[in-house]
Amino acid sequence: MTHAWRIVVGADDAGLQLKDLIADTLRTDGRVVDVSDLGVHDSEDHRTYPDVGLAAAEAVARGDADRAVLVCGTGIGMAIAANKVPGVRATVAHDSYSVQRSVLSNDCQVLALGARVVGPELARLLVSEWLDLQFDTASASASKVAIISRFEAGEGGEHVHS
Ligand SMILES: O=C(CO)[C@H](O)COP(=O)(O)O
Repeated sequence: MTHAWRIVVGADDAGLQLKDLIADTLRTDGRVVDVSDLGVHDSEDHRTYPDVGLAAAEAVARGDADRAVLVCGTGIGMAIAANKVPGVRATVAHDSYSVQRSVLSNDCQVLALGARVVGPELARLLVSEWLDLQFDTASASASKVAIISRFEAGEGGEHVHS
């Protein structure tokens, strides 16, 4: 399958170095047509993980980017922030299987990484694997993701009494 991903990247001060490494890697990846770096850009830039994570997730929700890679100390704060933006599904994942399932089971558009948890080479490998993954809207997972989307849209549904 060929890809032409538009990726937004972002980090707080804890994630700056790893985010820059991933952004450089993405810029030379043939599967990526655009990398938009929302910062932080240097050690003088003290924007927080919610500031950057929400802005990146909004870019995905607007359709300005297909996906986001967000980096903070653990990845957790970035994932929590991104998940607050309607239509966005974000996860922390530091192993291949979780990265794979975040797309194939959960249709996550946002991968959050912890710069204080994962090494740079594993992070680059995980992002590379992630670029080859695409959610199958005809898969058995689609109806489960749709329950979440309906709940988010205020439509309620079959989650209520299980
Ligand atoms: O990892 C972070 C949030 O999940 C962030 O990089 C550090 O947050 P802090 O411990 O609140 O400074």
